[in-house]
This record gives sequence, C-alpha cells and structure tokens, in this order.
Amino acid sequence: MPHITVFLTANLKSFGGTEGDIPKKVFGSNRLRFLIVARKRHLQKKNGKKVNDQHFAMELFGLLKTQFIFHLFICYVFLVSGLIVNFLQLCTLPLWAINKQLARKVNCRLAYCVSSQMVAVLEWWSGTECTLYTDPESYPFYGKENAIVILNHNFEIDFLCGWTFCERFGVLGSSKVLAKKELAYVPVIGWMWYFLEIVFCKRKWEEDQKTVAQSLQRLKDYPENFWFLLYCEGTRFTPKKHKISMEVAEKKGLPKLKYHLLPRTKGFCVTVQNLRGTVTAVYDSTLNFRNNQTPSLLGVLNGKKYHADLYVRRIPLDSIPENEAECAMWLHKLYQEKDEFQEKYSLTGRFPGPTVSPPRRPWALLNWLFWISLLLLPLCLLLLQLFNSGSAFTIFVTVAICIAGSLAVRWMIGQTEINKGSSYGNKEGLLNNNS
Ligand SMILES: CC/C=C\C/C=C\C/C=C\C/C=C\C/C=C\C/C=C\CCC(=O)SCCNC(=O)CCNC(=O)[C@H](O)C(C)(C)COP(=O)(O)OP(=O)(O)OC[C@H]1O[C@@H](n2cnc3c(N)ncnc32)[C@H](O)[C@@H]1OP(=O)(O)O
Ligand SMILES: CCCCCCCCCCCCCCCCCC(=O)OC[C@@H](O)COP(=O)(O)O
Repeated sequence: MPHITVFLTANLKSFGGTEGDIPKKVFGSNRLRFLIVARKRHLQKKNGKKVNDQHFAMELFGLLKTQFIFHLFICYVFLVSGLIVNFLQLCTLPLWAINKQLARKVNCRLAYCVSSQMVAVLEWWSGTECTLYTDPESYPFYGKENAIVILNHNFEIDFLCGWTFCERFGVLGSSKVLAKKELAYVPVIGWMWYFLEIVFCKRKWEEDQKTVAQSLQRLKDYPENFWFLLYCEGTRFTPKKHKISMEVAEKKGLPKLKYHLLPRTKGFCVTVQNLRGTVTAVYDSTLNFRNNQTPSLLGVLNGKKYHADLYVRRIPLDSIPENEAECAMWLHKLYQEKDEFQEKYSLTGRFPGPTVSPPRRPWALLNWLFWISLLLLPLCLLLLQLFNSGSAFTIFVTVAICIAGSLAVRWMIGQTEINKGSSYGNKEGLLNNNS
C-alpha cells in the first residue's frame, strides 16, 4: 500500500489532482483514499459523468503502464530470457548433424519463446487491435500453407503487426523474412534468426544474387508451415526516399506511387523462382493504422493502444509469370494496386471487402507470464542480497550492468525507429549505400 500512495502522490499532477486535495496530516491508506477521490473527481469533471470503479481501475492501470520501472522490468525479462533462448539454440548445434528436421522444429519453438513476448506486449499490454480485411474463401488457407507475404514498409511496428498475424494463424515460430544483414548482429533477435534460417541480404545484388538463392533453396524441405515476408520497397518510407524512388520510376517510365516506394523487383523474382513448388501463394498485404496513428515500439511499451487494419489478397503462385522481366512488371502492377488501396483507405478509413478479427490466442501471454515468473524471483533475491551486502563496489558494478543493459535494449529499440534508419534508397541507382 505505501508504494502505491507514493506513486500516486508523485503522479498527482498527471492524475489531475492538486496538493490541496490531500490534507497535510493524513498518511498511509487514508492518504491513498484522498488521492483516489481526487482522481475520480478530476475524471468526473473531464467526462461530465460519474466514474465507476472499473473505469477508474483501467485509468490507473493505464498510468502504471507509462512508468519507466515497468519498462525496465519488461526489457529485463526480454533480454535475459532471449539470451537463455540463444544459449539453448546454441546447444542444438549437435542435433543439426543427427536429426536436422528435429533441430529445426526445436528452434521454431525456442524462437516462439522470444518473438511471442513482443506479440504479448502488443496484444495484451498495449491492447492493440488488429482487423483483417480478406476474402472469406482465402481465410481457411491462412496458416495451413507456405506463403510469400508482401507488405508495405511505412510503420515502425509493421513487423510486429505481421508477427501478431503469424501468432494468430499459428506460424509465428517458423516465419521468415528477407532481412538486411545488419539485423543478424542484433542480440537476441538477430542471433535467434540465424537458427531459424532467416534469409539475409546486403542489398547489393552482385553479392546477394548467389547467397539469397542458396538460402531460399534450403527452405525447400522445411518441416513447418511458414510465411516468408518480403518488404519489396527494401527500406522504410521517408519523404526523401520517396522523392528519389519516384525519380527512378519516371526514368523507367513507370507510373508514380503516392504511398509506396518503387519496389525492388530482384528479391521478389528470385524468391518466387526458388520457392516455386514450396510455397503455394503470395499474400499481398497492405497495412494501415486508424486515425493516422504513427505507432512506435516505445508507444507500445507505454501501453498505447493502436488499431491496425490489414488488407490481404491471396494470389496463387501459379498465376505469377516465370519470366523475370514479366515477373518484375507483375510486381510493379501489384504496387500500383496497393497504392490505390491506400488511397481508398485514406479517403474512407477502410479497405475493400469484409472484415474479420482473428482472436488473440492465450499462448503468447502464457509464455510471457512463464518467463516473468521464472525471472522475477532471481531478480528480487539478487537486489536484496546486493543491498544487504552494503558493498559500494558491488552496488556500483550492478548499477553499471543495469545501465549497460538498458542502453543495449534502447539501441535495439532504435533499430525499429525510422529516423535512425539506413541511407539505403537515399541515393539513386549505383550510388546506393547501406550505412
Ligand atoms: C493473413 C495474414 C497475412 C500477412 C501477415 C503479414 C506479415 C507476416 C509475415 C511474416 C513475418 C515474419 C517475420 C517478420 C519479422 C521481422 C521483419 C523485420 C525486418 C526485416 C526487414 C528488412 O530488413 S527490409 C530490407 C531487406 N530486404 C529487402 O531489401 C527486400 C527487397 N529488396 C530486393 O529485393 C533487392 O532487389 C535486393 C535486396 C535483393 C538487392 O538489392 P539492391 O539494392 O542490389 O537492389 P536492386 O538490384 O534491386 O537495385 C537496383 C535496381 O533498383 C533501381 N533503383 C535504384 N535506386 C532506386 C530507388 N531509390 N528506388 C527504387 N529503385 C531503385 C535500379 O534502377 C535497379 O533497377 P533494375 O531494373 O536494374 O532492377
Ligand atoms: C517484450 C518486449 C520487449 C521490448 C523491448 C525489447 C526491444 C527489442 C527490439 C528488437 C527489435 C529487433 C527487430 C528488428 C526488426 C526491425 C524491422 C525493421 O523495420 O527493419 C528495418 C529494415 O526493414 C529496413 O531498414 P531501413 O533501411 O529502413 O533502415
């Protein structure tokens, strides 16, 4: 109880209360009662109606979610559990030589332990909602076949929304992406991807041509259903990158796009070529957020609720041309259609067709709660022992480790931020550079 009182007092202003709301000589739970009454009065004034206890509890929970201490704890659980998973993945190395398919299955489950934590934070902590616009005839295929997913790349958490859909259709552990090589070095996620056989590229075609094709060939006998995600734009949308890519479009005689960068076609063509016979369809996916929201991972950590709309069209792989030039033109045409969908969304606030909200499954939450309960006790014991020891040196070292850990996670979160993105696509043609 005392810590809640301290917390509420510290946040009195953001709670809408004033110092005058709490009599000076009232302490403990009585002080808490005064604080709650002050907050309820503020909410009542704001909403113009009586505030019930449930509404008040939700408000309080919302405020708790913005507290840095909780973010630190979430990141601690993510980092430590992630490193444990990385270690376990390393232990599966001998298994690859004995039973490759079993090793792959084990690694899918281990990867799920990590990625589903981020999904749990999105779905259960921030309460973000995801609506799927799709043809009911395609729905039964989702999660039951291998597919190439094409997605627009405008949002900092678009990959996380993708993961949420993977989770809801049961392919989260096994799903793949054509990712830039830099991500392979990101602790936890990048290291985990190595064992998931994620396909990496340097975004230099001369070097990627061979390695990407080889990595794709390895997926031919993958033992689990997977979605292979391709961000054909190759980089995240910024006004500068858009302007340059439209100059390229003009030079190539292609129609201009308003909401997308000009797609890079080589990765798509090589993927279709190498996964023919392994995947059965392309899921053309267009993502947007309601009310022009610009979601971020920090927003999600702060408990901010977003509403994602995803429009998915299932296109059988057989209908995509085999010839490379035709395949490239097919992709350009697809992006012109995607641009029209975005235009309609910006005018009407919705995509075409019927909607469905595939339900959240409990597994991501259960996995997260498992790691929280496993790692909370050791943390408490460590902190207790530390402060009981009274050794200034030990306390200093622990604080230094905590600061280093926090900076590492902040750097990882930075990888998702568009303003810290690469300069790829900032310069036309051969002048591209990835730094
Ligand atoms: C039911 C539910 C359905 C769906 C649910 C949704 C999703 C869930 C699915 C799966 C989830 C799984 C995992 C997700 C988890 C995390 C993902 C995280 C992030 C990773 C993402 C990335 O890292 S994106 C970056 C890397 N990927 C790519 O770049 C892919 C696209 N790129 C290519 O294909 C490239 O061709 C390449 C990389 C293979 C090679 O790169 P290079 O630069 O060498 O490209 P090109 O040779 O193509 O470039 C030269 C050609 O491009 C023209 N050009 C030059 N300048 C520009 C410019 N500024 N804009 C556009 N085009 C330009 C140039 O003229 C050349 O043209 P050519 O005609 O000669 O080709
Ligand atoms: C449980 C929740 C804990 C949250 C705290 C932990 C945060 C850890 C975050 C790790 C995130 C690492 C995953 C990286 C995915 C980034 C996807 C992405 O969008 O990459 C950008 C590239 O496509 C293109 O790069 P640019 O050329 O635009 O530059």
